[in-house]
Amino acid sequence: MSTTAVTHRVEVLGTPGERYEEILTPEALDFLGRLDQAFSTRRFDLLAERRRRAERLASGAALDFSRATPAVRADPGWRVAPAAPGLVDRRVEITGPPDRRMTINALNSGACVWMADFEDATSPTWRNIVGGQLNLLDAVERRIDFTTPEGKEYRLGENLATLVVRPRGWHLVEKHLVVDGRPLSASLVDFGLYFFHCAQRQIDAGHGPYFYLPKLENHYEARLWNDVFLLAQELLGIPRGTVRATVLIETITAAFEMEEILYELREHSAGLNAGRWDYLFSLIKNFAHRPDFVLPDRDRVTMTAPFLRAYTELLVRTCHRRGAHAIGGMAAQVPGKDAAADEAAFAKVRLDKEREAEDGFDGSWVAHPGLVPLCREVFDGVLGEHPHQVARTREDVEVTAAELLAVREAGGPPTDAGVRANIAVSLRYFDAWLRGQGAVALHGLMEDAATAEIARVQIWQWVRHGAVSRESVERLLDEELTALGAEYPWARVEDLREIFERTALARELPAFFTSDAYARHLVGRPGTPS
Ligand SMILES: CC(=O)SCCNC(=O)CCNC(=O)[C@H](O)C(C)(C)COP(=O)(O)OP(=O)(O)OC[C@H]1O[C@@H](n2cnc3c(N)ncnc32)[C@H](O)[C@@H]1OP(=O)(O)O
Ligand SMILES: O=CC(=O)O
Ligand SMILES: [Mg+2]
Repeated sequence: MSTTAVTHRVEVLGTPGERYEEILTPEALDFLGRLDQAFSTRRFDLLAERRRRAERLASGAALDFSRATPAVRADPGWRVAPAAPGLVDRRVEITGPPDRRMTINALNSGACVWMADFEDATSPTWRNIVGGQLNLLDAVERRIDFTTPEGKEYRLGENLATLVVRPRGWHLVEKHLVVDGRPLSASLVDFGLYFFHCAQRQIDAGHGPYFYLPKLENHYEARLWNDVFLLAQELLGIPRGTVRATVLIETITAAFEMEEILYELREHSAGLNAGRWDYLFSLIKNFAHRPDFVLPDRDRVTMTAPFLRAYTELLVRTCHRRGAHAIGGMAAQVPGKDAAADEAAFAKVRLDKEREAEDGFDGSWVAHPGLVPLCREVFDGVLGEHPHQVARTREDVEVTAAELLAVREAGGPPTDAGVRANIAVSLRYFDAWLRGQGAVALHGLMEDAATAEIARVQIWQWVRHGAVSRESVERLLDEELTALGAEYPWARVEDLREIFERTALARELPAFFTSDAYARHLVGRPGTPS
């Protein structure tokens, strides 16, 4: 790594690239420095509290709705801010990394919203992070284009999806931007660079600076985001309350604080999303020591399982009670090149979206442009001319802590095929991620950081509880690594083995594979994509 610039107190350690200076301006770095100065201590404290809570759960503490905040839940009088321009009708939302071609395709896809993802779908190489910000800036300026080596041209059309940006989670750092040698919070970097360059431009274009907030674990983390928004708006002279943020409820602890999270962000809230994949990951991880939380093969855990249904029902109920949108999650199936397989995939996605629309969700996510018409058709069937169904308050729903945690009922031992599939998916995803690709289609399913986390954490849990032996996993690991190396001779097989062993077979279960693999394998090593 070389030092390319020192401004204010933020130092740039990443390799310079074409047009990077348009993003890493002295003023933008100064803005990041101010956010860091104001919030880094609170972030550290909250991360420490995450660790303490995980330890409490691991030693058998119960998880329940908070006894400290009954007034927030009981008070029927508060509502979140009204839906902002471009976020009133959200029946179809497409997600994906802010890669240049995909940025254009997503904005043109016919979806209402595009979630530009620096989190689960992005491998956080320096090039992806700064390049992604450049693509967003060009998109907001409506000057983005792209031509393939074969001459296929991409341009923006007339009707574009509303842009919503998902910064990386609070647990991650950006090693290429440092203050006194300490890396900045990746959340503040992704949020801050986009906000600095695009907030006013989005307002001028009739929208605003909109965000999705990932992996929150409690309402104090929502309060931190709210304070970030307040300061960012103040520093740039943007009216208070212009930001809108949709929080992903994708940790088991956040599921117990949905009301409190909406309350903290009420001035800036655009609702909640059911981030089902990280939710499952979080559930397995937090209760990995409990035999009654052992889940079967990944493909046997569907959203109709009662404990997952309880989570989505509670999410709709909570949002609509507070005048907020409830957005559904990602069905993993993506279309490919096999017509019969596609037909089966479309049927599964349709069932998933129908359940969501009937349950009261106001829209849902798709991972691929080919699924936009299907999702739209399903939600049209329920919403008709109405932009959403927030008025359906679902007062019939009552969910208890026990129902959210009733995983036992989904139980059953893993099969040999399920164990092998998790090992293969983990390795193939790690391989793509190390090459700078944060989402891939494997066997017709979208795999990203969240689904890979499930795959590796299930292996840890199954070994821990004797559902599969460590020796069997090691044998399958050797076989899958050999197969992968034969298919992709360039694969960094020993790095993949190390990531897998450290995150799926270690004595203590690491909280995220991304944090460890980022520092050890993704950045700052010769041969890694910079
Ligand atoms: C758990 C969660 O957090 S879910 C949210 C995070 N995950 C994601 O966002 C994943 C988003 N999806 C993707 O990244 C992609 O769909 C993948 C990687 C799964 C598959 O991508 P590909 O292998 O390129 O699919 P495929 O070859 O079928 O693509 C066909 C076309 O659609 C485009 N496309 C595919 N997915 C997307 C997308 N999500 N956004 C925009 N364009 C897309 C491709 O760029 C390609 O365009 P082209 O014909 O102009 O070249
Ligand atoms: O981010 C979404 C998820 O399902 O995880
Ligand atoms: Mg997620």
